[in-house]
Amino acid sequence: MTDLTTLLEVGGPVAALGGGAAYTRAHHPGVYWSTVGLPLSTARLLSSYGSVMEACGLTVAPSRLRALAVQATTRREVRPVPPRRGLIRPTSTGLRLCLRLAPGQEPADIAASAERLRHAWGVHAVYVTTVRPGVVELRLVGFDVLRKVRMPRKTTADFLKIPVALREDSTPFVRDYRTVPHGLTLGATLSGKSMYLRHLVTGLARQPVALVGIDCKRGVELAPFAARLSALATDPDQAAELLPVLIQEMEDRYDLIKSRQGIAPSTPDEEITSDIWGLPERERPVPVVLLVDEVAELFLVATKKEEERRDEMVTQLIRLAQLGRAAGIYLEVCGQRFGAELGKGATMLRAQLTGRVCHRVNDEASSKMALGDIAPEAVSAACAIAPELPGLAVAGDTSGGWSRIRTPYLSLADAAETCRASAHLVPDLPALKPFRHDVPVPPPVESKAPAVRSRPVTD
Ligand SMILES: Nc1ncnc2c1ncn2[C@@H]1O[C@H](COP(=O)(O)OP(=O)(O)OP(=O)(O)O)[C@@H](O)[C@H]1O
Repeated sequence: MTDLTTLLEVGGPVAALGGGAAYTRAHHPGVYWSTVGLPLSTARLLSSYGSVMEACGLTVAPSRLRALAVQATTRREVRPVPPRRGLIRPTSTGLRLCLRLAPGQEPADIAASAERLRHAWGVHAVYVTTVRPGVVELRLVGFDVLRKVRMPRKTTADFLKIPVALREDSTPFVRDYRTVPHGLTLGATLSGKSMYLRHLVTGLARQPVALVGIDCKRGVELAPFAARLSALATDPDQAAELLPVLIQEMEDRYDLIKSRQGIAPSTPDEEITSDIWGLPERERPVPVVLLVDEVAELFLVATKKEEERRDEMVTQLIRLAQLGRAAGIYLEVCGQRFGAELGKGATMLRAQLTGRVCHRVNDEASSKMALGDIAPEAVSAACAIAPELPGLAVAGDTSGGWSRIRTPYLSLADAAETCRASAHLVPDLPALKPFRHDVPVPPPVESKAPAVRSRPVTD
């Protein structure tokens, strides 16, 4: 006899059936096929809502007033009360509905029953998020959206907010530099790090942002985007020249902020709490995003002289990570591993990189480097990523939250073309000119979609 529990196991046959099970609203209004082959319709959810909630232990005893009213008006038995349900809204991947928690319930109670709800309604997954105190949103996803990633149609990039991937609950994963200034992306070879970086570069390329690259793999990953990069270093020697220029740029920006605030130039940088976003728009320097691909190459040394250079570069990176945010300088560091074995300062630099994305890794130690200080469950989730799904990753932040994400496919040719087409947006930063690669670029064409403009910031 078939073991039904095994059939419904997440990541087992269910996940395998997930691809291609998508049903769109146009095909069948309000009906979505789950991966176990049962149609989940609004009507079915409506009719089974009360009994499913009761069976999953999500009901509470009715208030005395309600019990009296029921007894007085009907002869029915007084039933326990489920959380009050809001409107059921269909999405391209399933259904959404809000629940008002019954007195005595907390979001964790609903989240703890998510697996039971998933089976009761026969859907691929149920996600619970808190909307506001007392209200949670249930997101029922009918199939494995990470098998064949399609970003939601309404997803658009905002200034310094780049939707790079899709979360498993079918919401976009947005790399937001204003909220999480520095990020670390780890993954074994062929795990999809470059694809992640490709999406970041193409997203930022259309915005008034300076992109600076350090790619010590001789530039094989970032050189195709050279037309849009303000500076590119392709070996540790060039990186050693580029980093002091960025430090100088950061210090100049601090001086600019100080001069606007009327603070004496001798005030130590660390004591200035404001940032470039407080400057008037016409005086505000453009943000700089420093992309470092294969960070271990910067740390590797063979001779004593190289060791000194390495220590200097690590210190400079740590300074950029510590002070860069206020000056509008953000770090995006990628690598296969990032542990103490890389040398002095490695763990200190890692601690400064708040945003964490961990692709498939070869051992648990590597995923611990990325996610160990975020959540132990995230480490196990990263270790379970299969090689057949490149681009799949676990993304976390230091608030302890994490989710599985996957980038959509984007060819290198398309990404390079986007960079060439937006080459005219390279900001004027004279200090970085010596590091700019000469790439013949076509004249700017009138784009229908205007580039995202920097907006005055009010927060
Ligand atoms: N989201 C994705 N969907 C489909 N294919 C992907 C995805 N991400 C990556 N790939 C494919 O997987 C392969 C490896 O991806 P990628 O080059 O990004 O890995 P990497 O981690 O940068 O590897 P390396 O460190 O060796 O450069 C490529 O052929 C790429 O096209």
